[in-house]
Amino acid sequence: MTPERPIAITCGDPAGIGPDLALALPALFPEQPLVLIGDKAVLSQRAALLGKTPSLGDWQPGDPAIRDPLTPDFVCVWHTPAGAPVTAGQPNPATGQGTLDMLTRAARGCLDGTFSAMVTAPVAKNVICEGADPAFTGHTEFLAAQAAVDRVVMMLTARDLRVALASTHLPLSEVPAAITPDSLTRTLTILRDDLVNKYRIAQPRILVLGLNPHAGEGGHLGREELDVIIPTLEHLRQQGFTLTGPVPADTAFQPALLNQHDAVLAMYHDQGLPVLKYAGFGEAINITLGLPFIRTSVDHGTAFELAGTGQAKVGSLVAATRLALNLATPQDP
Ligand SMILES: NC(=O)c1ccc[n+]([C@@H]2O[C@H](COP(=O)([O-])OP(=O)(O)OC[C@H]3O[C@@H](n4cnc5c(N)ncnc54)[C@H](O)[C@@H]3O)[C@@H](O)[C@H]2O)c1
Ligand SMILES: N[C@H](C(=O)O)[C@H](O)COP(=O)(O)O
Repeated sequence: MTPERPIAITCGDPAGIGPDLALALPALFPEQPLVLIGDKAVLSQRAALLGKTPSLGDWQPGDPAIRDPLTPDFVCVWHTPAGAPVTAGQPNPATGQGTLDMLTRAARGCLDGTFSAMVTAPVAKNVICEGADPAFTGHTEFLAAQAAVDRVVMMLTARDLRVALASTHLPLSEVPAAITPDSLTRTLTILRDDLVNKYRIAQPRILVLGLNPHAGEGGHLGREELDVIIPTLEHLRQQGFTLTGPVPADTAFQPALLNQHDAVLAMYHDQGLPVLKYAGFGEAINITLGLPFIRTSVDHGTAFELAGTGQAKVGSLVAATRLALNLATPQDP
């Protein structure tokens, strides 16, 4: 089975490992309609560095992207200029706008029905901040703005472990103020709904972490649990949510608790993601919940030092692409 419309693969920062990994995909999914969004010259140079000789074909919206499985080296590319010369491994802020152009094309294409889903290779947030948009904090927030939704949820998955975040790319000092009854309610609603709709879990069981050490120790180590998290969870339980917590984060990631839950909600980025990446770095998937389209991504960054060396591992991008294809392909009832 294939999705009805192509899947967009954004190639990420042109100096990072994104082009290397994106070039590997079409041969790994020879019968799937994948379209790489990136700079053709960059892809061509990177292929040469890697000793590959793909056939890069120009693709435009409206063109078919179904490829002949007998020519797996054929790659559909929607040429999107990097905007400046690119050297593998040397980030250049002058390419920041070109990278945003890729993301914009993919997002708009998902919104207008050109694409069935988008899969993103890594970008360097600082390169985009310095060269194009100082307010850029990540794909997650950028795509929410493109789709005009004011809340989305970042979730990373590694095998059976799913870790969602109540706040995303925020300085740690701003996290407590970002955890409000409203934000927590909307995050848990998106998480619950997408576990039902995307993961087909009828009654999702969510394990919610506290913000403070020992989940606040009854107010002696912070009051956010008492003032915000506990009342919000209680309110949502009355509406039918199945929630445990807030539990202390340090002891939450143990089989006895994880086996009884379908997802963990961490309060902030570095509370949840180190555990998830320890469990599955290189094979894990980042998915944005709450968007009006499917977006999956890798679990790693631009790894500039590996660009063009042939040492970058493609496992996470393959897993992200497989999930996007599964979600975008009509399923039997
Ligand atoms: N999906 C994304 O767009 C995304 C995700 C995380 C970080 N980033 C960005 O990436 C940049 C670099 O971040 P970082 O150094 O913290 O993380 P990183 O993931 O780029 O690198 C961390 C370590 O993992 C290794 N590594 C990463 N990907 C690998 C792969 N596919 N195969 C083999 N080894 C791999 C690197 O060599 C490095 O040792 C930052 O600017 C950050 O914003 C982007
Ligand atoms: N928080 C992600 C991670 O640690 O893997 C990463 O920064 C990517 O986030 P976006 O998908 O929002 O760019």
